Amino acid sequence: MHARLEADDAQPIVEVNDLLVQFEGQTILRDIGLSIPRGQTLALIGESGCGKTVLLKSLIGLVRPTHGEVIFDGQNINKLNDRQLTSQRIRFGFVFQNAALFDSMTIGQNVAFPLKQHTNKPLSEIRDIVFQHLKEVGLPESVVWKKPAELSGGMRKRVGLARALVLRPDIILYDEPTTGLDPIMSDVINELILRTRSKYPVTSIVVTHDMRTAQKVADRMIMMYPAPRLKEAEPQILYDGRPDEVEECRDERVTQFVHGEAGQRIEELGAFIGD
Ligand SMILES: Nc1ncnc2c1ncn2[C@@H]1O[C@H](COP(=O)(O)OP(=O)(O)OP(=O)(O)O)[C@@H](O)[C@H]1O
Repeated sequence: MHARLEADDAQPIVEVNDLLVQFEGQTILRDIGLSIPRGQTLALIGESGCGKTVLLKSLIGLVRPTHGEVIFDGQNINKLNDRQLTSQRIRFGFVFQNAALFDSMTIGQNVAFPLKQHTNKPLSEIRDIVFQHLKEVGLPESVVWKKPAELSGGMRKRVGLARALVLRPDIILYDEPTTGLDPIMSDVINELILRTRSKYPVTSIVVTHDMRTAQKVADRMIMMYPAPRLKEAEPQILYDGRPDEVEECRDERVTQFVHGEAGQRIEELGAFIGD
C-alpha cells in the first residue's frame, strides 16, 4: 500500500505531450511539452494572446488538440467520453478573473452550488462547509445572505476561491487572481493562494501578469510566447524555471516581459508617434 502511494505521488498530475492546437489553420500552441508534479504551484505568464487560456482549456478537455495529448492523473483526457470528462473536471477548481459568481444568487448559494450539483450531502452539512470555507478566505458569516453586487472586487474573488475549494479539488486553476485589485488586496489573495497550498495537498496553476504574484506564490514559472512570432523550431516556452531566477535568463524577450519593457515590440506593432 505504502509503495503504491509513493508510486502515485511520483506520477505527475498533468502531462502534456507534443501539443499542437490550431484554429482555422492558425497555430496557437505548438510542440508544448509540460509535466506538472503533484503539489506544485506553477505560474503561467506571457503576453496577451500567447495562448495561456487555450492551454488551460486543453488541460480540461475544453479544447481538443490538433495533435498531441494531455494526460491528467494517468488518463488521456482526449479519449474520455462526456460523462468521464465531467467526472474528471470536478477535480479541478476554477478561480476566474471576474470571480464569475451568479449575480441572482446569494453568496451562500454561490458557494453551495458545486456541492448541490455534484454531491448528495444533506443541507445541514452543506451549510457547515459553506461557513467553514467563507471563514477560511477571511469573510464574515454575514456575507452569506448578500448578493455579489454588494461585495467589493476583492471580496468577490475570495468568494470565488471559497467556491473553488468546496469540492476539495486536486488542482486549482487561478485566472489572473489579482487583476484589478489594489496592492494590499492583491497580497491578501497571494497569501490565500499560499495558505490554501499549505492546508490542502493541491496542485495550482496561476495565470498571471503580476510578477509579484508569480514570485510570491509559485515554485515554478513558465513564460509562453505567441506561436506566430517564434522563429522556426524555437520552443514556445521561453522560460521554465524558478521565478526568482528569471533575471538570469539570457533571452531578452523574457527579461523585457518581466520588467514590462516594450523593447522591439513597439517597432513590430508599427506604432507611429510622429517625430
Ligand atoms: N475558440 C477559438 N477559436 C479561434 N481562435 C481562438 C479561440 N480561442 C482562442 N483563440 C485565439 O487563440 C489566441 C490565444 O488566445 P488566449 O485566450 O489563449 O490568450 P491568452 O494568452 O490567454 O491571453 P490573455 O492574457 O489576453 O487572456 C488568440 O489569438 C485568440 O484569438
